[in-house]
Amino acid sequence: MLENKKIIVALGGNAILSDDPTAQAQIEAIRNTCEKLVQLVGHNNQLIISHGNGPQVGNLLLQQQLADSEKNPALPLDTCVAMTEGSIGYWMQNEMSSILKKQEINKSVVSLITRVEVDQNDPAFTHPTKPIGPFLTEIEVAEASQDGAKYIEDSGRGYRKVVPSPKPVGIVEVDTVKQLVENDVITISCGGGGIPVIKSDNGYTGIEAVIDKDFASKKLAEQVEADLFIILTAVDNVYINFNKPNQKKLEEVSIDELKQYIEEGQFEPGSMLPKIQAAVEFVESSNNGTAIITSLDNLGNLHEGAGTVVKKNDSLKVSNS
Ligand SMILES: Nc1ncnc2c1ncn2[C@@H]1O[C@H](COP(=O)(O)OP(=O)(O)O)[C@@H](O)[C@H]1O
Ligand SMILES: NC(=O)OP(=O)(O)O
Repeated sequence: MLENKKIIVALGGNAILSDDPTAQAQIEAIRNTCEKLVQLVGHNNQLIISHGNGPQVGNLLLQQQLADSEKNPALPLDTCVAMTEGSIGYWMQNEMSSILKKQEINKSVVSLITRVEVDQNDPAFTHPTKPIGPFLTEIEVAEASQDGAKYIEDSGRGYRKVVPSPKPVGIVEVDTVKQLVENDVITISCGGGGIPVIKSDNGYTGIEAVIDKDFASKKLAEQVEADLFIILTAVDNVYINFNKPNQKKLEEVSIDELKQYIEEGQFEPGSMLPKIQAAVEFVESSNNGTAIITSLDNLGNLHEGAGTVVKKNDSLKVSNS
């Protein structure tokens, strides 16, 4: 059982949506996720939840393009990120608070529109890499790319629009997140990677990009000094030689071992690589923190060592000896 831990859980796409993009289906997926996440509540744990928004923000951009551009002009990407952070956070807040009530757990839950500072000179602004929105066929891409956007083939699943994805420099609302968790409030923060902003004379200004939620969650985990950073995705474990006959499941793994696998090109840049990099960077920068990459269904088995558990090199040696 996990206890006395400050935990950040980053939720992947499968935890917040299915093939059906309706609001109702997304709410159902979130309800199912919250029913599992509630296992982490209590036992003196402090819980922070973050989530992705790649499919949702891409769909919202498409809706913007369909509107009359004069009477109802499209909103910029940073605002679309804020809108999806708001809508997903609202659904999650609603579902989580009903579950807490049903289980007679007296805790509040809040979703915080979180701004995340980025560097306007980040090379990502001239090299878009973050896939968003629906998967398209080659013919659909030929029509869609007339808008000047860039599309890439995404891990054999079809083509997707890509947008700039700068690295997070800092979480603007970090002090508020700390106050909330210290007051035992379950806090949803950095949804959709947070809203990308740059420092300006009067504070911050939005900039068009989508921050990777694994990197934003890692930055938040570092800044709140989390004990445990859990990245939930569709697989129970990370594999090397993934989907090949000689694939091997990674269970307890050191950061040095993972760095070696990164160098060998074992992880896909558009899917598993950012999770591995976020996990390695968090564990490396923290005093005693652990990162776990696993599935939602495995949450109840974490105390038995389920998932891919990333630790510092020396703490592995101690536990293995
Ligand atoms: N080496 C690997 N080990 C395990 N899964 C991998 C690996 N490489 C790619 N994947 C795939 O990457 C997926 C996670 O990436 P993605 O779906 O983009 O993340 P998210 O869950 O945050 O939406 C996994 O569900 C799996 O299908
Ligand atoms: N913002 C973000 O990283 O979203 P996805 O996890 O859905 O790609």
